[in-house]
Amino acid sequence: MRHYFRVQVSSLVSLSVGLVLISSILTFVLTLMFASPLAEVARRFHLTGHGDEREVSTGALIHNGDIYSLRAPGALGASQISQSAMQKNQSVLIRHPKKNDLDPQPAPWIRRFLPADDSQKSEQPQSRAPQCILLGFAKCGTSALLEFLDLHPRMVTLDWEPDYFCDRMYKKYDLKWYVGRMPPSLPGQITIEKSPCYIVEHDAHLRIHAMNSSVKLLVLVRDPVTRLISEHAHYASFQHYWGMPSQSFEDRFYSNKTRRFKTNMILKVGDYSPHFQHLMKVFPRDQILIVDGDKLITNPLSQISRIETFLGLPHTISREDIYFDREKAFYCMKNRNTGDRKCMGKSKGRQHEEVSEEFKLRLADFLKPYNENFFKLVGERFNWI
Ligand SMILES: Nc1ncnc2c1ncn2[C@@H]1O[C@H](COP(=O)(O)OS(=O)(=O)O)[C@@H](OP(=O)(O)O)[C@H]1O
Repeated sequence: MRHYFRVQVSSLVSLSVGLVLISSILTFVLTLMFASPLAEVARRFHLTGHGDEREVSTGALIHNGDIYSLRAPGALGASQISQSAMQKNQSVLIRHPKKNDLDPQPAPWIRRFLPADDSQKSEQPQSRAPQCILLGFAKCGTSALLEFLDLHPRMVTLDWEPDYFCDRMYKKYDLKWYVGRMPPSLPGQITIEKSPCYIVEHDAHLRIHAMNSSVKLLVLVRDPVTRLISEHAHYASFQHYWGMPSQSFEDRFYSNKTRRFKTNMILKVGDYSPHFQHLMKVFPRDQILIVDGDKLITNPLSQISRIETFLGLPHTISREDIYFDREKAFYCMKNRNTGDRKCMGKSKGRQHEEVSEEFKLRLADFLKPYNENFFKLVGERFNWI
């Protein structure tokens, strides 16, 4: 009997040793297959160890030399996302890295999670990757908004559109070029650039994400009818410049032949939803602030103050920094120390073509279902006709 028990115990022991051995070998093989190369890259992109799981699950990875933008949702650890994203094919190839690509400066709100490096300690002004980007939409007041934000001592803005993440530039230039174009800033200041092509070129969303998954995004929207009229004025001024015959607003967007609106022409930018739908797949909603372009015209401080809150900055810009210019018929900027005043140039605040109220209302009616869809998608309503 005793001998029988001894045999039973020893076979149980060998069975468990065998099981432990097999499971360790399996774990080792699985780790080698899935986790380790990507987890290594995740470490390089600061995706581990800072305890913010949402950050981790929206990172960018390099695997076998290619850059991937990661869209694995939910709270996952770095090695898990590597596996899960690759298995579910949720990562998206962005492009082969270029020679001078570099890790961008992390945004101030994630710096506390990261080990300090020498560049962050430096008090010298230097070019840094933007921690906030204004993605568009064109003709919604993007230039004026950036000029207003530049009044804030903690914001530094680029005064031209680099379009870096759009096809035209991204294929030519690397990240080092891009970062080098940014205006010098001090640690603690937020660099902001705007390029309206980013919102409508969906690959740009992924490329921005691959640069810095925690970048904060601003998107200006405006009543789509007014936006179209403004875009038409922009277009007409170029037609005039090139000596081309000009087309009226109605002819451009309505076909007298078919007696229908030219749907594609209107919806390309007139329907904001597809662009937000894609953007919100790539970035969490709370990383995106939708700015009201109509209110930016009538009450700029209302929108500036929302942006200050969104960026975690003190509410510094006030009535002392802006004034309503009767001649320009828009709010303009004022230097509170020197008293210098500055309005936007001639191409901002153009004379618009007279469009009949009846046509505007018909266009607004056509756009209504698209607007409703947009309000539902983003969970906000705007006061559009
Ligand atoms: N403060 C202030 N001053 C001047 N203009 C202002 C301002 N705030 C908003 N706007 C509106 O901005 C419109 C131009 O928008 P964008 O700068 O986004 O145009 S662009 O896409 O960069 O070409 C421009 O459109 P137009 O009126 O059609 O010229 C303005 O309506």
